[in-house]
Amino acid sequence: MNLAEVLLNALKDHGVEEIFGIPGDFALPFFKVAEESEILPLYTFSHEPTVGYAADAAARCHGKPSVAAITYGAGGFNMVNPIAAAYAEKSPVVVISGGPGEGDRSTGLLVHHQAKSLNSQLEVYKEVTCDQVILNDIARAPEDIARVLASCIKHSRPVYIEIPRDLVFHDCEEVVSYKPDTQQVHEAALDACVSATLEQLQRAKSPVLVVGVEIRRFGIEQETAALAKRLGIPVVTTLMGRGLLNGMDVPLQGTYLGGAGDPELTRLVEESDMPVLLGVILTDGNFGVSEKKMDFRKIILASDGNVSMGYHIYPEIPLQSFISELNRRAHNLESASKPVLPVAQNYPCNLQADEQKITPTDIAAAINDLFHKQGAMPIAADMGDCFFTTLDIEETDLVAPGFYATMGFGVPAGFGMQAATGKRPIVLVGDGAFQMTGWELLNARRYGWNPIVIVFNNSSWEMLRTFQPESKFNDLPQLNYAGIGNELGGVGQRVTNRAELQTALGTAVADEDNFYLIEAIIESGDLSNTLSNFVAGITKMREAAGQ
Ligand SMILES: Cc1ncc(Cc2c([C@H](C)O)sc(CCOP(=O)(O)OP(=O)(O)O)c2C)c(N)n1
Ligand SMILES: [Mg+2]
Repeated sequence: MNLAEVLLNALKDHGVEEIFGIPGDFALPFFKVAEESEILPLYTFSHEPTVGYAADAAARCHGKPSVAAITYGAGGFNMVNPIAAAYAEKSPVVVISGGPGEGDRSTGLLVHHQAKSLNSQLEVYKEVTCDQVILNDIARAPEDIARVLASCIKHSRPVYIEIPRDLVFHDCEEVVSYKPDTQQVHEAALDACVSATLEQLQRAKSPVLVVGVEIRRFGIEQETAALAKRLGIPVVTTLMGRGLLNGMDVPLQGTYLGGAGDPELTRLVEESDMPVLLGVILTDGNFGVSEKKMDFRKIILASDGNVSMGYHIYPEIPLQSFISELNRRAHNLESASKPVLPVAQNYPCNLQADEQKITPTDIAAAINDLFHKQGAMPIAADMGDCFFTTLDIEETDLVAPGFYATMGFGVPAGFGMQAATGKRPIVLVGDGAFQMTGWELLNARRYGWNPIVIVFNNSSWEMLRTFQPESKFNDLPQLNYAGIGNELGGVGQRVTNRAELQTALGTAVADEDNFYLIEAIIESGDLSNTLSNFVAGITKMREAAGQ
C-alpha cells in the first residue's frame, strides 16, 4: 500500500466519511489516489475557505473528524481562517496539505507558493491546530498518522498533516488498527472531584446546569440528559450550545443570553448560588452581555479536559468521565423540592401571509410554520443578523459560527451538513456573507445537493451599522441575488412581502430537484429580536463602563 492509501484508510478507520478539497500541483498525487481509490468520497469546490467551512460543518454533524485537503501555500494559507474557526469552536477537522518534496527542498531555489520558509505553512497551522506532522519519514508515518488523528479526536480540535508530493506513492506500512485513546483517568482525583461537586450541589439553594458545545463534540448528550434528569435542577444552554438536549425530556429552560435574553432565565443563571457549567467554553458571546459579572469563583466548570471549582482545579478529568461518574453517584437532590418543568419557548409562528414587508422575525416564523407542517430541517447559519434570527427558530440541528463569528460559513456549511447527513438543509445568510462564499452554489448540482438558501438582503453590513451607524461603508451594492441563483444552476426567487415569502418557501420545499435561493428583501434597520437585545445589552454595558 502507498502512503496516500495508508493515510486514507487510517482516516476511514478513525471515523472520517468524506474529504472536501481543492488540489494544486503539490497535492495532485494525493488527490489522484483519493479520487481513484474511492476509499472516501471526494468533493472539490471553487475557493479554499469553502473547503474548511464544509469540513468543519461535516465534523460537527458527525461528531467525528472530517477532512479539508488543499495544496501547499496558496491553498493552505487561503484556508487558515476557517481552520481557526474550527479550532475556536472545537471542531475536529483534519487538514491535509500536499507539500514540497525532498527534490523541491534541495534545489537551493525558492519554491513557488513558498512564503518565508518551506515550513512557514506548518508554523502558521501550529497556531490553529492541536497537533501536526510533515510525513517526510515513511518509516515513522504510520505512528505519526495514528498520533495526530488520536489528538484530533481526543481534543476535538483540528490537526495538520502535510504529505510531501514525492512520497505519496512510496510503499508504507499500514497504521495499526485504531484504539480510541482511552485517556487514563486518575481514579482518586475523579472520585475527589465528583464528591466535592455533589457536596456543593447538596448545599446549593438554587443550582443550575449550563450545558455547552463540548457535550455534543464528545458525543455525550444522552449521558448529560440523564444527569440533568437525575439531578432534577433547571438546565439552560449557552449561545454556542443552542439546540443541545433538544427533545430529551430534560428541564430545559432555554438559552442563556445575559442582557440580551429572557430576564427570568438570566436571573436564574446569574443569581444561582451554584452554576454547574458542563462542556461550556467561556466566551464573550456566551457570557459577554451578562447583566451581572458572573462570579466565576462560585461556579463548577468542566471543560477542555479539566474541572474547576472556585480556586480548585482538577486537571486531566475528561468531561465524559466526570459526567458518567456523576451519573453513577448522583441521587435526587433535596433542592429539587418541586419538579423543575421544561419551559415552553414561545417561538414566533402563524406568519400573516400579507403584503407587509419582511423582517428577520417573519423569516423565523415562516420556518417555524414549515417545521410544524412537515417536520424540522437542519439549519446552517452564517454570521450576521441571520445567526441571531436562529434563536427565534425552534430547536433543530444547527451549525453556525456562534463564537468565532466568521462570515462565509453559511453556504459551505450547508454543503458539509448535506454531505454528512444526506438531509436537505436550510441555509440562512446575509447579503454581505453571501458575497463571500455564496457563489459556491455553482457546485451544488454536481453533487446533487439542494439546499434552501434564504438571503437576508438588506443591502447592508447591518450588524456593523448597529454599532456604527454613521459609517457609509456599511451600504452594500444592490444585487439581483435571485437572478444569480438561477445563473448558479438553481431556482432564484426574490420576495418583498410576507405572502411571497411563505409561497416561495412552500415552492422550494416541494421541489427536491433544485437548490433554491430565496432573496428576502429586508429594510435596513429591521433587526431580529435577539440582535436588537444584544445591541441594547452591549450599549448599556458600554455606558455603564463609561465607554
Ligand atoms: C470573514 C469576516 N469578515 C468580517 C467580519 C466582520 C463582520 C461582522 C461581525 C460583527 O464580526 S458582521 C459583518 C456584516 C455582515 O453583513 P451581512 O452578511 O449582510 O449580514 P447583516 O446585514 O445581517 O449584518 C461583518 C463585515 C466577519 N465577522 N467575518
Ligand atoms: Mg446585510
